[in-house]
Amino acid sequence: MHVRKKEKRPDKSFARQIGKDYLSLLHTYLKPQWRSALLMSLLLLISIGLQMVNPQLLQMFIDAALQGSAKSTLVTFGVLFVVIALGTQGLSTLAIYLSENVAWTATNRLREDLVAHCLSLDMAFHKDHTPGELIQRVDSDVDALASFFSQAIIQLVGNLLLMIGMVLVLFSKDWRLGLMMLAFIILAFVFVTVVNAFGLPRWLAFYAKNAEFFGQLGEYLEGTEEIRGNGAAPFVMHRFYLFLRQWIAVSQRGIVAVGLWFAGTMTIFSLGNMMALVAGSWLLGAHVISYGTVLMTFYYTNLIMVPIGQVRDQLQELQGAGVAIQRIQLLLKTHSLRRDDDQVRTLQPVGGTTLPVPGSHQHHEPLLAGALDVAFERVTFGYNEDEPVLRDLSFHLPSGKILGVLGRTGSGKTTLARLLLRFYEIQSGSICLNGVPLQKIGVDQVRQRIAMVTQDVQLFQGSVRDNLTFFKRHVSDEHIIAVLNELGLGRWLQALPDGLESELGGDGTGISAGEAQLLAFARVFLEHSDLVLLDEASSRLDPATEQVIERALERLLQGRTSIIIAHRLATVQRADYILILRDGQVLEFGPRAELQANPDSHFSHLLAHNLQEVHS
Ligand SMILES: Nc1ncnc2c1ncn2[C@@H]1O[C@H](COP(=O)(O)OP(=O)(O)OP(=O)(O)O)[C@@H](O)[C@H]1O
Repeated sequence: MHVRKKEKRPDKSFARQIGKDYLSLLHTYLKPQWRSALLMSLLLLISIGLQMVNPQLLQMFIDAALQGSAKSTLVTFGVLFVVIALGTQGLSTLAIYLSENVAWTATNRLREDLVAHCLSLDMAFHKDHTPGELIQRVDSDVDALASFFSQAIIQLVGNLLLMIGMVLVLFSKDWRLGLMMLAFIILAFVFVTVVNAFGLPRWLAFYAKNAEFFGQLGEYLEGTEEIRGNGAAPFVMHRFYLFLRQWIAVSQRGIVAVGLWFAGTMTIFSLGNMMALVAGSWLLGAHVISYGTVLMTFYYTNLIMVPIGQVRDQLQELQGAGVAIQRIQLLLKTHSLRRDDDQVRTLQPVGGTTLPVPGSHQHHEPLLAGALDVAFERVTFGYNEDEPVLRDLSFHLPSGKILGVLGRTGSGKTTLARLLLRFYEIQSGSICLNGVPLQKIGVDQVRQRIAMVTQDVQLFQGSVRDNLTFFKRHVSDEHIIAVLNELGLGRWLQALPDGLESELGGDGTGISAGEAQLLAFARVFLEHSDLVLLDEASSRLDPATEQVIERALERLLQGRTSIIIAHRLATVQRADYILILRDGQVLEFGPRAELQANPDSHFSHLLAHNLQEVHS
């Protein structure tokens, strides 16, 4: 039995993997740009290190001025101060430029790999995960990793080194100053840790709720027409109201956590300044240190606010990134449940990352060119393992023939087509094309050879041409125009401002449902597929358009095998064979002419009573 595995929630053992996963992601995505990454790291470290120099120059300048040193010495200190300040800024700007490049290149490749991976997963996966959720994974989760592909780790290390450096410099001036700085840093970190422990979960909950809101909103907006048309607006508003009620509480907690953080930070840093001034003035009074050293100490306590803040942010981001890494890895490790014979699930780098490529090392059997012969042999399948939708289904459709599939709503007609395209994996039995089981053919070949027109036509944001050819540039304009003319869309095309290059909205704006369906037919006409599946494909067409389609179909189906799924008897008049399904089982199968001639057949019963649907 082949059961779809549910994606597991992150567990502890998985969390332990994060470090390893993170390093593996870094390795995979930074390796191709290691030169830029290395240069960026050097620049960052130098710019961080340079921050230590200027306070010391300031100290020398003040002490030299108080001791009445030569003007030229003071000017030298001044010039050096300006040069180093500018140099630090210049280097960090360059480092930021490089790190943005490195981060964008790495995250874009990761996004590409994730999208490719999602597209390779079965329909069952896509039914379980809303588009909003996948967008969150592919975009926001990857965003959360952006700085970790570039500067975050280097900055973290650099900032820690900076703090150690400052403490050492102050120890070298006087051990009490060093101790004071050390105490301040420890205090600041304890504070950061406590506030993080309090604030982070609240902040993350706030963040998660925001994402959930946009996921829901996206779905409602997508379904605006249906929601309004069915009077479901109050229901949707009620759900929003319930959601907002929860959201407000979560937001308040999140915002209070952030507010506490800012107030606390200000307090702790003021405390640092105070400690520096008290210790400095005391040691100055005792003639242990100079004025310059007091100022330098004060400068350092101010300067150290930035690295402590950054280290806090980076640790916090690291936690966020940990969650993102977990989720990205979970997604990458979600395998397609397609089962290829003797398939060992192998991991193979795709575009950079390690992605599962089902059956990638397996030899697939080539299919002979030409119309396909289709055979179902005792096929059982259910979307849930224990609720079979198709049961023990067997039939044989010789190549080049047309099969009309009839059956009540929910009898499994669409499911049958989905199985042929291997959107789902059957639980038992076999489906063969030209006598070769689907598992041995390979999903790419299967989908190349089979074309399907469904009830729901999906158009994409893009030109008419791209929508028809799926971005294949080699299809000639003449060919596309001829097909559109044949489908009666010639006038529609002429009315478009830029002909084939006119843009279509992804949501099908500016085009009627019938026209969209005709475009879907045109797609199939432009493909050279050997098995055509038409699923209620003419349901949205008016009788006149349907006639155009009928004539066009005559030509389209020539030399191909076809399966026409229909509620209406008229739709299957051209069929050579008829399959009637009831509750996922074959109620009747045979040559149409024979069934029609047999007064006892279900088909002839339907014809005699001119039933639109099979009420058997
Ligand atoms: N993605 C899915 N997940 C779970 N169950 C599903 C899914 N798609 C369909 N089903 C169920 O499988 C059964 C068969 O559905 P199918 O769409 O194949 O029927 P159909 O004969 O094509 O119906 P219709 O004529 O209404 O299109 C139905 O009971 C349906 O509820």
